[in-house]
Amino acid sequence: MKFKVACLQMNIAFGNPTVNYQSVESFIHEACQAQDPPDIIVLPEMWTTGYDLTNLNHLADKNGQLTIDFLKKIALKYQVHIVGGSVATQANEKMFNTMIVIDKEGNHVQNYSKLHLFKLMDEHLHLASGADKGMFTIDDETCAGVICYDIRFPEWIRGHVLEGAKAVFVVAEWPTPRLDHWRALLIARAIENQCYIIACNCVGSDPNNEFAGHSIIIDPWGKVLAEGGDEKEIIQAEIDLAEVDKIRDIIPVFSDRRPEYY
Ligand SMILES: O=C(O)CCC(=O)C(=O)O
Repeated sequence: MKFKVACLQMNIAFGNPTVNYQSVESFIHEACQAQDPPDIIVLPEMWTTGYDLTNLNHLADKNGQLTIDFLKKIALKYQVHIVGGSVATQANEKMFNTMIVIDKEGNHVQNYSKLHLFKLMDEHLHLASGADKGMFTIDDETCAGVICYDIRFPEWIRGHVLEGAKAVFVVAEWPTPRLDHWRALLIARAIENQCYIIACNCVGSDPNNEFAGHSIIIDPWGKVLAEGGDEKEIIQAEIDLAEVDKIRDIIPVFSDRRPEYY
């Protein structure tokens, strides 16, 4: 199956969900008014608040409900699937960094709370780690979602691919000083797993970080299909999941695995 995917590389207003909901609504409107509108829209990590971690007590979205309702309305209006980045959520007195996926019929498909918390940005001091995999289906195709630092754990993403994911969606607030890691890790994840990688980062800065942009869509051969710069923009490409099987026939990495030795 083919999908047109679009990453909305936004500049997140630090600690200001109201502004961010408005920006996302108008950004999605812009993407969907284009001549060639996307089938799937991807947002970045923590897009309602940014890394305003010390204020999560009043900023986090209770059970993600505000964001779920907001994205459902937009998905239905534009008939578009939304891999809704991630947002700070609160559940049972704990805070999480949670990806929300909504399909184009407005169904809430999946939540995934970030498993690997990033100590360099103090996530472990404010957030709890998730405990589930971010597997979901879009139009019956198996996909996976991971969040930012997760891409440094190849065994995590390999697990998703072994469970059938042909497209891995990555949402991030990846800082500029490690832009070269971002690109190298994502291209490696695509090549080693022979899958599509659709990675949405943000731009701009907060009091502690500058964010790298360079959202990127990579095919299962490791070829970059689209890549952003360091400004607010929409990047878009068509992915054809049949390509995954073709590449796996040429270099049969999955049937050549020797898991009994790993
Ligand atoms: O791994 C990195 O260098 C960046 C990770 C990160 O920014 C995050 O997980 O939020």
